[in-house]
Amino acid sequence: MTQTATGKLAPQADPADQVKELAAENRALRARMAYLLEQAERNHSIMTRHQAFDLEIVSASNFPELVGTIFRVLPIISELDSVTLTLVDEDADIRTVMLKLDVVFEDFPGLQFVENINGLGFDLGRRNAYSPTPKPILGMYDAQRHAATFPTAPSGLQSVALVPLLRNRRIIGSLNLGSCDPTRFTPSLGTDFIEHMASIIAICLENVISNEMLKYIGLTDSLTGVYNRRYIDRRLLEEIARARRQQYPISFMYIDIDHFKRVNDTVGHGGGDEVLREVSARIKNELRTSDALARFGGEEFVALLINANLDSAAFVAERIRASVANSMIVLSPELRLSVTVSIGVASLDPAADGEAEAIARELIARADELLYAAKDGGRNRVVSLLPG
Ligand SMILES: Nc1nc2c(ncn2[C@@H]2O[C@H](COP(=O)(O)OP(=O)(O)OP(=O)(O)O)[C@@H](O)[C@H]2O)c(=O)[nH]1
Repeated sequence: MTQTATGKLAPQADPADQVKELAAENRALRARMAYLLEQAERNHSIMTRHQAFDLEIVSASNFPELVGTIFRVLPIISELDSVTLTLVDEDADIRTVMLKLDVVFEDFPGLQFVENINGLGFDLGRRNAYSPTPKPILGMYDAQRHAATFPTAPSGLQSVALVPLLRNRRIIGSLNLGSCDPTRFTPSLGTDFIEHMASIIAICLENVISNEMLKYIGLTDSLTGVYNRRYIDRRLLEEIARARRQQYPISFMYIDIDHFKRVNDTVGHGGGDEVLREVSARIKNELRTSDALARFGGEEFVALLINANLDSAAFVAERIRASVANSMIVLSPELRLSVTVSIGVASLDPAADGEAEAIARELIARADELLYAAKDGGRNRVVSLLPG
């Protein structure tokens, strides 16, 4: 018998029961321990996978590589059924630049753009520089509200998290996570981890987007928006190598606006610039998206035509000549003028051997020579073969 707090004597516990009780307690403790160990191991493995993911996205060198890594890796390491990205792209600058840099948006169906932050699905109200930064929204999947955000989701999505992508308090988009597990994203869940992940993704996105913008600026002509000489010089070498490997022809055109000095003298330098923009747009209109157009400086343009032999390139050149000559360029309701171009066209024989640099130089020189033949022949014409 043992004495209780009230002074009464309690019946002594059977030692066999005590052993049983202790054994049960022990088993419960072991099970709890095993569970905690399993959780710790799981968390460690998640941390390790996320660290590897962070390293991979930090070292992505361009936009497609970064976005591709996010869509490929994040669903696996975070065990998610859908991951999409929405980016704010007010004047379509990001899309324009990426298209110019040959990004194929069809490769990323989970990537979307909105015109402004109100299209992101956060309840933002009227915002100013001091407004608090929005928090992630976690909750049940609602087809009416979320279907557009998760265009690639499998059926059966149950819970979602829309996580704002922030850079210096500016909202640049949202990272959208979806799961078929209804308990995965509930409003009461802590959001530190996903906010941290989104902040790394936001930094990486801003970095690659600025790099791509710089790349674009370095490769394009600011007056007309077409490529510049640096781009064509590089692209020509790549295309010569590919054309020889895959045995298809490529052609090169030199296009020069006739008597452009007179145009400037008549309509001023500003009017001349407008004419350069209009002529470049008309040339571009006649080319395929796989071709490349560049301004080589002044009133000279060049075009690189992929998989086009001399005859088909001369045919395209004739279309370009006609599209410039056949309708006047309208600078204002009172001011319109006729402009013509002369074009020299040369082709690369895929069987040609020798160094790509030497072949490129020869191709450019030959097109230039043919252009001068077109000028000599009276301008407003295409020359693809030297007379005689
Ligand atoms: N508006 C404008 N003019 C430019 C630009 N770059 C060069 N030019 C002008 O382009 C003209 C080129 O003249 P030229 O090379 O003599 O040739 P052209 O008058 O076109 O005569 P042909 O080529 O022989 O038909 C010059 O007057 C340059 O000042 C530019 O960026 N904007």
